[in-house]
Amino acid sequence: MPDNAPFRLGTRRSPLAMAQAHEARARLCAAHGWDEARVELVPVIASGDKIQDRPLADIGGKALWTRELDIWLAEGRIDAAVHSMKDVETIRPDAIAIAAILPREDKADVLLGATSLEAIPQGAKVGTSAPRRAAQLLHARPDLEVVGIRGNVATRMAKLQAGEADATFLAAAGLARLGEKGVGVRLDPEDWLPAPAQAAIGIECRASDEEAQAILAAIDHAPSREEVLAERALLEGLGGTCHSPIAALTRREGDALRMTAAIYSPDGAIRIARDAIFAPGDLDAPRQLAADLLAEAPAHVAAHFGSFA
Ligand SMILES: NCc1[nH]cc(CCC(=O)O)c1CC(=O)O
Repeated sequence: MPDNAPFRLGTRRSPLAMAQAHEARARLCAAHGWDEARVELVPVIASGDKIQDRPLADIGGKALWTRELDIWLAEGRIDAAVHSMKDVETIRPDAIAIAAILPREDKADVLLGATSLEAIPQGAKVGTSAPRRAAQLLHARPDLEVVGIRGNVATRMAKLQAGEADATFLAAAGLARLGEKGVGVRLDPEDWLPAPAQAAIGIECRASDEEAQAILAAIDHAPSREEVLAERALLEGLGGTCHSPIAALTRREGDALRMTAAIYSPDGAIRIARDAIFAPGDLDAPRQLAADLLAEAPAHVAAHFGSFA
């Protein structure tokens, strides 16, 4: 990269993706003393954004969020790509490196349309296309009906207004980044575990691009990286995909990490949860936690999880 060429940061085009890209640019400029023009935001249309009417799990999964940006990276049309780590596949191509994880936002989910889970009327329709949220909800409230709902934050709120569902969930982090803090009711993540890697922004670059890796290392937030890598190791151990109802919360306790992880049957009838305490950087411990969860699960629940081995 010539000295004065802009650093090209690829991003999806949704309002949330753009807000995250702006945050990444601001952090890069602050870390390197650059003015804004040194970082060029390059919006790319992702397949996942073109198909809005079917659940993500049915149309190709998380790869639909990264495919185009992966290609643009490989072709050298961008230097780095910004992602919600929650949406990034567990197994990434060797040619791509997760070069930075930004400081994590609030990991909680927010409930919209009711003041609490208990307050949702008997038999009401709750909109979610996330297998985790559906299973958690049915575990707590088997009387409710889960209906599919997709689209960006604004679309989902509009669908709720239009009566397509009585209640729905959104990630607090997405709302905060869109300047919508305080919308809905925050569900305590200790009671309602978030998705692995929820609320984390990651920036990827070519594994061969040492210059980009050095530039991005300046905005990497080690505590957030440690949590996210541990949660991704859990997913790896579970063979987890976006079909799999998996929840996890990692907190820092002194020098250690404590992870609570849960897997569910899709109908929420079965929930298996365990805790593990381990040193940051130890990825074997969350993999073992995954193995322990699967060992404890009845065969018909374990069958919903794959294997990357
Ligand atoms: N599944 C889509 C998605 N991917 C990341 C976020 C929110 C931001 C984050 O968790 O980092 C959302 C929206 C949501 O779940 O409400």
